[in-house]
Amino acid sequence: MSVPPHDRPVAGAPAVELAGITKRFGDVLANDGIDLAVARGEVHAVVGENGAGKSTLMSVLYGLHRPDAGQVLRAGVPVRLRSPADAIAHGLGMVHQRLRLFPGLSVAENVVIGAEPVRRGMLDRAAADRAVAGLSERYGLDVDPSARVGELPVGVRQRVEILKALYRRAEVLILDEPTAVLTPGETEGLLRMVREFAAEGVSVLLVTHKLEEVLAASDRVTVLRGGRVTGRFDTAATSADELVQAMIGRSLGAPPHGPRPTGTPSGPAEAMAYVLEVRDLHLRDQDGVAAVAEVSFGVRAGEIVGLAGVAGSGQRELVEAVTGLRRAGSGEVLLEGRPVEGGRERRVAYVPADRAGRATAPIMSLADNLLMGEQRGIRLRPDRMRQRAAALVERFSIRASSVRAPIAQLSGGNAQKAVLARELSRDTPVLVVEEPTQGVDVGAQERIHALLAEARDAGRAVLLQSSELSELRALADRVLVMFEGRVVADLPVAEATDERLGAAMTGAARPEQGDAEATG
Ligand SMILES: Nc1ncnc2c1ncn2[C@@H]1O[C@H](COP(=O)(O)OP(=O)(O)OP(=O)(O)O)[C@@H](O)[C@H]1O
Repeated sequence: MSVPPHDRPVAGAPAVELAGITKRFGDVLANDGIDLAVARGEVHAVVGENGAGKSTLMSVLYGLHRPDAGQVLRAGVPVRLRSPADAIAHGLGMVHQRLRLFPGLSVAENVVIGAEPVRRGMLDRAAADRAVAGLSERYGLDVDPSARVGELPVGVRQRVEILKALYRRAEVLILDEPTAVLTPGETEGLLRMVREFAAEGVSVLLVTHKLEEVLAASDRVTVLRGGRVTGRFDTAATSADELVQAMIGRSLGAPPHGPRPTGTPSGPAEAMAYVLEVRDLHLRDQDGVAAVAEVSFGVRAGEIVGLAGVAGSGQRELVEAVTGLRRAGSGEVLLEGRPVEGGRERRVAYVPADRAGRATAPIMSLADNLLMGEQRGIRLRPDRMRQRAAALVERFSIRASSVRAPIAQLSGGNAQKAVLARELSRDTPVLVVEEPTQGVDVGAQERIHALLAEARDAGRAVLLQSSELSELRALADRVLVMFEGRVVADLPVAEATDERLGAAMTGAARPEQGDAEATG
């Protein structure tokens, strides 16, 4: 892939510079005269609350959006980016949150696709393998070129995407919320790699909501708010609190919630029956492989039970059985003593991890999405429905140009808040939530945690799946850990340390019961 001829690089200029970028969507000013420069070998974090304009800015840089004003400079030279192909030709690479790989192809095939080494008119597999192995070695990525992508854990797949960019000689790497889908161990590995890229002269733009990652891995930080830059910091000289101030205009309060000090349901709840009860559940996946085996537990009213485990340990299938999306192979799921109904169980409010796919109707308006399911039975008057939608928008601080705008136009975090608003306001005995704060800003995280605690205090039984151990510790009364389809630990929150959870998640700790809570 040859770089088109352009003016000569300017010595000492930033590797990449966004100058005065303005981008408007209808009435929304998503980027308002943003300046941002990244030096060679610098890790530059971009943070800001949901809807601040981060994705828009990165899309401009990657040729996905044309700015209304402003320009992009590479090594001091203005470049025209009309498409990702232009961006790649100018040494830019982007790893999206949703990975775009072919599961049936090998790592090497995925990496070279569209830019294959050719020998006698055919893909030169050996050369592809060599190139991938070389890059993998150079940047410490540890990926087997011949492995089939579909069989790799998500953390390794993400490295394949990074390899793809590096293979196309990316000198500037844009990582859009790269750790959202990773386990704590994978996150640590990724951040180490990011530092490695910088040491090799690659510039990295890191978009994230996780300030501890910003502090651990970046050199500088740009904060966006309402489409404008509200802060520029040297990471070494700033703090999480200072960043939060610039992001949301205030500090985070002391947690208004938290688990009960003992970590167990208080008082009479102890004697109360389970609202949600799973008895000796066995489930098989599409290929007939056991996905869940011998799982038994219960959740009482006024209790949050956390569900931990590395991705693919059976949590998703278990949640599907509880929400009625999947039929039990054997065993039982009981809601207030009666079996769960198939289809979509009405006694369970459900916030799925896959928001776009499962939780929203993208072309419908924000209002329709907020009220989806409520129209059932009584016919609400349109003005009342609009009022109700507006009240939810207010209560959950959802940023949108209008409740009539299609939900697909909302930023990722705001769409997530909309799903939470809808499900939390349903009056069901059981609430099942997957990854509630994935992709949401720190202010909204605080709010969502308070709302989940409120749901618990109102007497709902809450099952909370999260890959953030700190989130489970902040909210859950007990944490169940799944490994290879089984519950291998059931710990009161006071005993759920990183070490014990980590050991259980990787299968290092064999079945273990804290306060023997399992039923059946
Ligand atoms: N295609 C679009 N059409 C209309 N409005 C859009 C479009 N894309 C983004 N917006 C709006 O532009 C603003 C900035 O959105 P953007 O996705 O850049 O925010 P963000 O900082 O990446 O947020 P998040 O952290 O939630 O992902 C938001 O108000 C959003 O609703």
